[in-house]
Amino acid sequence: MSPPSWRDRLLGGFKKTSDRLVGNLAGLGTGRLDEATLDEIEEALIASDLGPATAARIRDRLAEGSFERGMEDLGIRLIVSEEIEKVLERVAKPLATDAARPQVILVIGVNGSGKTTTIAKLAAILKADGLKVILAAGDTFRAAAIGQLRTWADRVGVPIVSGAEGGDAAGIAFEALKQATDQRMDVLVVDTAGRLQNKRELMDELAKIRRVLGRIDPGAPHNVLLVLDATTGQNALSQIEVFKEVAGVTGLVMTKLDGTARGGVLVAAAEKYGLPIHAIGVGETVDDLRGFDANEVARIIAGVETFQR
Ligand SMILES: Nc1nc2c(ncn2[C@@H]2O[C@H](COP(=O)(O)OP(=O)(O)OP(=O)(O)O)[C@@H](O)[C@H]2O)c(=O)[nH]1
Repeated sequence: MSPPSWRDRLLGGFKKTSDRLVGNLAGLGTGRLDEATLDEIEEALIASDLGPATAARIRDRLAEGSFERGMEDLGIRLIVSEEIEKVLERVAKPLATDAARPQVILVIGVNGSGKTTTIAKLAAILKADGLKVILAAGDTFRAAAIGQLRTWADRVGVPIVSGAEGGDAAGIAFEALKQATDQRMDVLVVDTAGRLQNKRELMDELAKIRRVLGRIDPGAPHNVLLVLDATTGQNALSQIEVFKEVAGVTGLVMTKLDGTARGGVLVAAAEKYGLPIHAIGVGETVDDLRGFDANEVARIIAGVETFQR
């Protein structure tokens, strides 16, 4: 049996999010859209994690129009879809891999956000594109994290530079960039520890990694990717806030969109921060991470695809 297509994985992944949104909106559009109904719709959209600004814009658009009898549900969903698409199309940007050689991608995010898996998926994608990729196990805080990344490196078939648990993460990043340069690698992906208990410590560690990388290449790191777990809903937004401050985030990857009804937070993050969202994760296999098409994802979240299927 061939594996499900990316589109089917997207449909499956966003199912809970879409069901929640559609469920929240169900029955609201019958009859005239009076102020009270518009308020209810706006609240339903906020309850679906889309964020207040997008919800308010959708409310304004709905207030302008009227729907053909019997077509209210689809009419509302189409407008929701169009507004989500406008927000997402500004940020849906694939990760450009021609910034430098080697291009250094620093990957940050709290523990459990899916960082290690994302690095593995990213390495597999870049390798499939014909690029020479090397990894650096910069999360030296936990031995398990180093081992896990090594296992993934072996599975994907890319080299890895690692050290001992409790070792100096910046030292490993430096050594990895040296090797990447000597071996004419195209891309170096650096894992980092994501402890948030102590912001100062995290900030110091990330600043140190940046400093040592900069000694070899003043432009490095060329990307600072923040990995976010969508299942944490609004909490993902506060993580962007913190990491933007401590690490100068250049782009986002949102994972675990398959296990959650809170996928609307993708839209809220795009709306609030406008940072590029390079890829989304809808499962645990190497194939489950990709850049995305704003129109397709918007239609899926708003339940237009399933309505018209
Ligand atoms: N369902 C689903 N699970 C995912 C996705 N991405 C990662 N995971 C799972 O989430 C769990 C945590 O992922 P890791 O990659 O280990 O997360 P991490 O941020 O590196 O965590 P630490 O190693 O604890 O720092 C693993 O069981 C992954 O398989 C995704 O897109 N969908």
